[in-house]
Formats: sequence, C-alpha cells, structure tokens
Amino acid sequence: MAEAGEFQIIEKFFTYQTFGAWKSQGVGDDCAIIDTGAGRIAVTCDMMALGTHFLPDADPEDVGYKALAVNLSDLAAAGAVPRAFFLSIGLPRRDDGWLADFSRGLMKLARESGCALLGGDTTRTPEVEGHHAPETISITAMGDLPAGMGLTRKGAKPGDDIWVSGTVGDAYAALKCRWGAWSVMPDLEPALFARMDRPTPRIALGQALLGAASAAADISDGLLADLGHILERSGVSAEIEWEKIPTSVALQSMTPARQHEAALAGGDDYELIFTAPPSSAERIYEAGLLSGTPVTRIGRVIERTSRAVTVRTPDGLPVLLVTEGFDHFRNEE
Ligand SMILES: Nc1ncnc2c1ncn2[C@@H]1O[C@H](COP(=O)(O)OP(=O)(O)OP(=O)(O)O)[C@@H](O)[C@H]1O
Ligand SMILES: Cc1ncc(C[n+]2csc(CCOP(=O)(O)O)c2C)c(N)n1
Ligand SMILES: [Mg+2]
Repeated sequence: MAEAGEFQIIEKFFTYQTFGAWKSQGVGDDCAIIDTGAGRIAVTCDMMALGTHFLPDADPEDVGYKALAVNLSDLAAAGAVPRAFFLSIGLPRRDDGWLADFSRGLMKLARESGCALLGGDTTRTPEVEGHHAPETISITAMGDLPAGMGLTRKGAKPGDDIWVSGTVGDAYAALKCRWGAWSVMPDLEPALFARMDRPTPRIALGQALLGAASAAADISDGLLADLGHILERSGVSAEIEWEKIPTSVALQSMTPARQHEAALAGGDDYELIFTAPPSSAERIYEAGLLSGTPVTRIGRVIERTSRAVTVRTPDGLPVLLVTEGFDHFRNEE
C-alpha cells in the first residue's frame, strides 16, 4: 500500500497487527471480514462531512440516505447481507427540521435494506474561533456472510475479466454542474443529480457474486483508483477498453475529455467493480439479471507490468486525465 495522501496516512498510523480473538484480513478492503466463532460478519465505517462530502444546500433527506448508502455499498462489495448500523453524528446546533429530514432519508434506506439502527453517539461539534465545525456523520455498518465466504480486493488473476455494474461518472459530473463548471441539457439534470444525491448500493448484486467473482470493490474514489486497489492487492495489472465503459446519456452528451475524467477518475459512483474468470461469465450475467443490476465487461486482468492500468481507445489515442481519482490528502504531507 505504498501510496500518497490518504492511504499513506492509514498505512503509517493506523495499520496495526490484530491481536485479541477477532481477526480480519487486515485493512485495505471495503470491509473487515471477521470470523466471530459463531459466524462470519463484514464491518465497515464511512464518514460524511458538510463541505467535503455534501454541499451546504444539500437536502438533509438526501444526506441521511447517502450516509447509509455509502456504507451499504461497502457491505455490497464484500457480498454481505446488511443487518445493523451505528450512527455517530456531530452537529453545530440543534435544528429539528434538519434532523427530521435527515432521519427520514436515513430510515427509508434502513427499512428498505433491512439494516437496523442499533446505537450510536450524538455530540455538538467543537467551537473554534467562534464557529462550530460543520455537520459530520459517521456510520458503522455490519452484515453477515456465509461461512468461509466474502469478496475482497485480493484474488484477481491474469486472464480474469473485469466487470462494472450500472454506469459510472454521473455523480462527479453532477458535482461539476452544481459548481457551475460543467453543464448538461436541463432535461438531463434531474437524473444526473439523483446519482450524486441518492446512490444505489448494489447489495443484491454483491451477494449474487459470492463464489463467482475473484475480487471486488465499490467505486467511491473513481473507477481507475478503486480498480487500482484490486490490482495492487492482487499483484496484477489490467487493460480496459474505454468504449465498453458504461456511461449515461447525460454523460455521453459531454465532451470526450469530460467523459474520461468523470467515468475513470471521478468517484462517488457506488457501483461495484469486480473480476471473474471467463468461465464464470454466464454466472455473472445471471447475477446481474437476478439482482436487476446491469453488469458490463470492460477489460481483463493481465500479468503485473510497470503500468497498473492501460486504457485502450478505438483510435489508439491515449486517455489523458487531469485527476487521478479522489484522495482527501493528496500532495499534503
Ligand atoms: N483511521 C483508520 N484506521 C484504521 N483503518 C482505516 C482508517 N481509515 C481507513 N482505514 C481502512 O483503510 C482501508 C481503505 O479505507 P477507505 O476509507 O479508502 O475505504 P474504501 O472502501 O476504499 O473507500 P470508501 O470508504 O469511500 O468506501 C479500509 O480497509 C479501511 O477500513
Ligand atoms: C461537496 C462535495 N465535494 C466533493 C464530493 C466528491 N467526493 C467526496 S468524498 C469522495 C470519495 C469517497 O469519499 P470517502 O473516501 O471519504 O468515502 C468524493 C468523490 C462530494 N460528493 N461533495
Ligand atoms: Mg469502499
């Protein structure tokens, strides 16, 4: 995990050997997979903060929904069945209107996914120079797995196909539009914005991939960044075909450079990216059908080379990216 920024912090300060009775596969996956003795559980922890993860004018109902959705997406990447979550929330002030909306969004997804709120913590955010730090929400979510099962980022083999669910790039494009940097036809805006506000965790697909996929991750930092995590942990490289990457009509209406940036390096997609041997292709299509989730084959795993991912285009031109994917602490040491 020799990477810059966010991942270097985790490697340097927060990667400890496990001790005690509960062991996991070690940090670096979407979930810790733990054999408790009584069974196998997957646990994840994801935070959202105003300004970093949502805009000041975001609808609090969307914020509540998304705070749980991003955690359920990590459980989906492990193939786990969501069972319970804990909510820690820091608020600068009491605002019952905001809280009622937040809670409605949160509980809607909790009910839909059968994932119960079992505890948490509520604090006022600290006051520094007369200002309270903004709203910060942290959720820890847990699910269970069949004995001995669970998807991780390790296990991709040369020759495996690379698959992605749904479409990628919309949430990033939506954020760019909201910042006023990019634009789309007004009739395409609502669907685009919904992808940023209410991501769909691919829970049923993740479970259907158990025993069929060789490695999996959810796309939060960007397709290339999260595929990069699979490749690194599996000790392999990849070739991707740009024209196979599934994108929405809204994204396709933008310039090729913007499509590349959003789909490959944008993030906030909460789609699953996974690998599987070609002999499992029928099972993967079946998993997509059973879970009602589109799945697309976008490339293949190759032996490790000096380059983690090569993106091929029909005209053979290289794909130039202005960003390498989301990293909270890039270029900051
Ligand atoms: N402060 C921390 N202490 C211990 N482990 C951490 C810490 N922060 C992150 N990790 C672990 O490092 C790995 C990468 O974390 P990261 O938050 O990037 O997860 P992710 O699934 O790639 O992204 P996302 O959280 O957006 O789904 C995970 O296994 C996570 O549990
Ligand atoms: C206001 C605002 N600014 C930026 C973004 C984009 N964004 C924030 S965090 C993240 C990656 C996953 O985060 P994490 O690693 O913390 O789970 C992305 C793509 C947004 N949604 N809202
Ligand atoms: Mg994840």
